[in-house]
Amino acid sequence: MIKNDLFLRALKGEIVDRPPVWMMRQAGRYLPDFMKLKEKYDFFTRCRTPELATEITIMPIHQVGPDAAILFSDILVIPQAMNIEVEMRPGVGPWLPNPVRTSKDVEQVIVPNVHEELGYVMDAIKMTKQALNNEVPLIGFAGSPWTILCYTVQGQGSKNFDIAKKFCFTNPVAAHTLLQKITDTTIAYLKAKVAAGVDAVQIFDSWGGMLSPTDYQTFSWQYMQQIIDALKDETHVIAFGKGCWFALNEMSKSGASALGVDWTCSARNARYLSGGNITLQGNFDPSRLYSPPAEIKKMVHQMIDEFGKDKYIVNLGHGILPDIPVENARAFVDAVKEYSK
Ligand SMILES: Cc1c2[nH]c(c1CCC(=O)O)Cc1[nH]c(c(CCC(=O)O)c1C)Cc1[nH]c(c(CCC(=O)O)c1C)Cc1[nH]c(c(C)c1CCC(=O)O)C2
Repeated sequence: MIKNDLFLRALKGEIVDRPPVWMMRQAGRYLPDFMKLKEKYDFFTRCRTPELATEITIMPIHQVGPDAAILFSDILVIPQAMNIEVEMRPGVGPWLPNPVRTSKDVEQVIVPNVHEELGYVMDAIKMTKQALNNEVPLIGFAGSPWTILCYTVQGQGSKNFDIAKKFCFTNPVAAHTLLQKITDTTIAYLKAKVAAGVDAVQIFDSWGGMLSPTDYQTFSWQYMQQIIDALKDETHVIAFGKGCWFALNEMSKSGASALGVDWTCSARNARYLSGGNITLQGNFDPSRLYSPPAEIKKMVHQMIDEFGKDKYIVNLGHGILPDIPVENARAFVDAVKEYSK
């Protein structure tokens, strides 16, 4: 049904002529047309208005040409729906005026009816699916419970999420209660997204790498596994843990269709750790898109040679940076389309 189904075929592990490509944060700030909309509407207005979310989601499809679209939204709509105030401050990023810091705060956090609180996301998915006209698949996403906890407790972005870690290690009972509430909300949310029409979902564990391998199991992975268990029979799940190469082996047995890898892990090591059989996604250093287009293309071809063209989805190792020239993003995508072996 979907005309370009390369991405879905790679998720199924099928043999392909070339791997599919998309970029994390591809619907964003490096696109001049996105910046024009940003001047007119604040961040959560863009998320909550299906027409705007649709327009932004489709922008990179027409202007850069990846093989999959990812819905324009944010992982922080989940804490918002759970009764935690979240602002997006220009120049600061996420800002939570009342972070969750005590057992009592955790009690106040609700597990919402996602259809009521996040219906605007489902509307955006339906509208985007129509606008995409089955050209490419649409990816839905959520943050991992641990990554969401990081923001809800820290109250803003951080280099080390020290306050979030302190909360977990001094009040583990409250931390686990919060993580379970986030997990329950996320499962209902992703199921609603699948029902609304997304073709796959990605779980972003952007701050998993802040934890030791042992704490990763306790505070992050067991909750991601719950989400994968709940979703894997309905859709393809991609698990992306930034800095979580140490967990690739366990992740490979989780029922996820693919695993995201960042640029600090070599293709060879990622294949070895994940057992050599599961689809991998990544892992171009986002800063490498500053290189001239010819060099980007050479490096992309080398990366595909290293991962192998099958069971592989070309992507960056994390989100695209705001000041990357559009033509460099295009060179990245074109390099994959020009690949032949
Ligand atoms: C940690 C995280 C967040 N949001 C997200 C993550 C996980 C991925 C990652 O680690 O990058 C996920 C996200 N955020 C956004 C998307 C849209 C889809 C896409 O193009 O990938 C996705 C998938 C839009 C956005 N989310 C945000 C913007 C930029 C702000 C704006 O446009 O006003 C966009 C396009 C804001 C945001 N949202 C968040 C931060 C830290 C910030 C501010 C810093 C920044 O600007 O990157 C939280």
